[in-house]
Amino acid sequence: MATTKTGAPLDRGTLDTLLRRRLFYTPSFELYGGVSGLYDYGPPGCSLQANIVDAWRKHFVLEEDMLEVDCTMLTPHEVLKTSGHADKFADWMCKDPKSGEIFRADHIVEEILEARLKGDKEARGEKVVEEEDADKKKRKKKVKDIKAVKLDDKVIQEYEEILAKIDNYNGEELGKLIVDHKITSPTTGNPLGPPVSFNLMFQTSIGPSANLPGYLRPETAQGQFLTFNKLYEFNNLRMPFASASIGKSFRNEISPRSGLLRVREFLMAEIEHFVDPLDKKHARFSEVADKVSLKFLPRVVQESGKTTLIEKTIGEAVREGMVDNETLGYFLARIHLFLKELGVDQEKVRFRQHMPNEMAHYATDCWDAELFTSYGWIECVGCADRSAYDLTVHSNKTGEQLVVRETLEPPRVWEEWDVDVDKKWLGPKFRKDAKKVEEAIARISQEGREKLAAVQKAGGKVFVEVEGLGSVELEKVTIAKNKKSQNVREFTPNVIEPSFGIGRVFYSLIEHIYWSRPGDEARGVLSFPPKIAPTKILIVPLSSHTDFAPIVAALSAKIRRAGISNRVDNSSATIGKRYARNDELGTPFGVTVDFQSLKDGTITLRERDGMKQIRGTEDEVVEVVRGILDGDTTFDQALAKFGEFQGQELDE
Ligand SMILES: Nc1ncnc2c1ncn2[C@@H]1O[C@H](COP(=O)(O)OP(=O)(O)OP(=O)(O)O)[C@@H](O)[C@H]1O
Repeated sequence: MATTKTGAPLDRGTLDTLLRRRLFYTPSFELYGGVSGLYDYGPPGCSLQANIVDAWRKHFVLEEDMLEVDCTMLTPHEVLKTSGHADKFADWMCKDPKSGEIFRADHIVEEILEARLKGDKEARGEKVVEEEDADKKKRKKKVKDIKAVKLDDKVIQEYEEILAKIDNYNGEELGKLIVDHKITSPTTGNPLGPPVSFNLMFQTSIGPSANLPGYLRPETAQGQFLTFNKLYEFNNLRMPFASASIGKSFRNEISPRSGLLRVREFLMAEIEHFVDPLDKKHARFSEVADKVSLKFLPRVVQESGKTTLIEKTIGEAVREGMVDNETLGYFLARIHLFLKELGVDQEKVRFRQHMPNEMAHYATDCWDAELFTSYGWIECVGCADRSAYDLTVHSNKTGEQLVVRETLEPPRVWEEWDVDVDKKWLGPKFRKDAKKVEEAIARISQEGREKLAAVQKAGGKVFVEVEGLGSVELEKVTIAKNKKSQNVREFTPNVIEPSFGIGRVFYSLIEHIYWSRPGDEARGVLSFPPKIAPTKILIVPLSSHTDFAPIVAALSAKIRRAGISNRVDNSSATIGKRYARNDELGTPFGVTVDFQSLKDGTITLRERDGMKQIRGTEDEVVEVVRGILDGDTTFDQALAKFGEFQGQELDE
């Protein structure tokens, strides 16, 4: 069960109401009844999103010297056909043939088995906490399957094992689970049809004629792969390097649900780190190896049907081979540090390794950073080793080499057996089959060539097996061991890809930092770290007297000039109510302008979470806030310096 920092159960209904009331985000096209999976962000939502993106850009693009690109969202069919998305970027859906209602196959299995386990708990008299979920609530009115029925211990174990591996089943296996466990439509109770594959890309056509079919991109990655050569050149032909991109992606999800967590249009921030496949070390790995500990849920643990987390440093995890290589490990650690910087609750983060079936068609290893929310563990960042897959397929399709050429110093030197057949003999002898014979010779291994050389040296005849011709004698052939050297090594880089869904991070973060003041559950607080908070300062004039207006306007401008966002609340509500409103917006600081301000120019600064205040000149207060935003000081240090101010009755 998700709880807040005070230990109280997280009331998702109240939080949802708060987020809508304060216009963090709202369903799109609501006047027309809305469209599932589409949301608009309001002013605080836009600021929060911009601050998360800004932190991401600083943490990754600037800190790691990445090459940022902004590629188009409209993508021609051919590109996504080559990448494999046109054929394989799909989920399994099944249909209630009578009502026509469509379900995502893994979700329906998950939902029903979870409901049965809950029913079992109820039947045993255990307390069951129901999370509020608008989609499920709608269905629940009619759900036929969910009853308080005791289950056999063996069945419970089986259900738990299926749920632990739910992401690992293919369509056929999901179909079998649906039949074996008598899973029917939760709305009508009708049997469901077998799972069929549904491609998640939105199709369109580019230009007025239908000649150029395309899609809205499902990820930003492909644009980055296609600019690889230009970026490699831009980087002065140095490896390894990373590109990065922030932009919208689109997926026609079968059943959008859980608010911002599964939507049809979302902001992604993706990194493609290009690395030598023979050397996946990372130059900065030592900076995190012993300092960053992560909670891992590796594949082996999941295979045993468990969810026990293993905590260790990233250095240990890579040394033991649990995480495949340093570069992947380095990025897992950097993702962890980024989430920490945003204010994500450290007790609610885990890194889960993908099961083999679950991995995307291009990936060789993949770890997800998952955040715990009232919807369960949610994948917010995927970190995959995409190997050389994408560059190879695009290179094969276009004929353009997407490779790195590395000068070898000193050159690589080795010896190799060569088989040289006399072309003047080969051509006339085999005519149209000459090429076949040549290819068969080329396929002879080094070991095979050495054996043939020995046969020839002993005066024997040399033969090669040719498809369709059988054993062919090579009458005119020279077999010799020659010295070789190579000055340039050519290889297709591998790609390590950390991929962030900004909306999922945005929502999960909000759940982690939301709480209500004890004794006043209706009064929500969003404790964003100051750097991430949508607005930094609320300016509250204590009186509506006209003398206050010019001072407040000048103060607001001064704070703005210092690069600190602020809003003035000169409404007639009590000061306590005005602060409460801003607690909901997560504004970390409140500044009051009172009658004393008119006399001596001092103002008060209130910190949102502890509600303590200090008093100082305008410049002093601005400096304190700037110091906190830059990470140079804390509010507690300011309290120690200025002393706590208790002069005002704040009616809180
Ligand atoms: N429908 C969606 N709505 C919001 N964010 C999404 C959605 N699909 C993916 N993301 C985000 O994009 C990131 C990278 O996408 P990726 O392809 O790895 O997701 P995925 O494995 O397909 O996600 P899921 O299994 O939850 O559908 C995810 O970690 C997630 O944060």
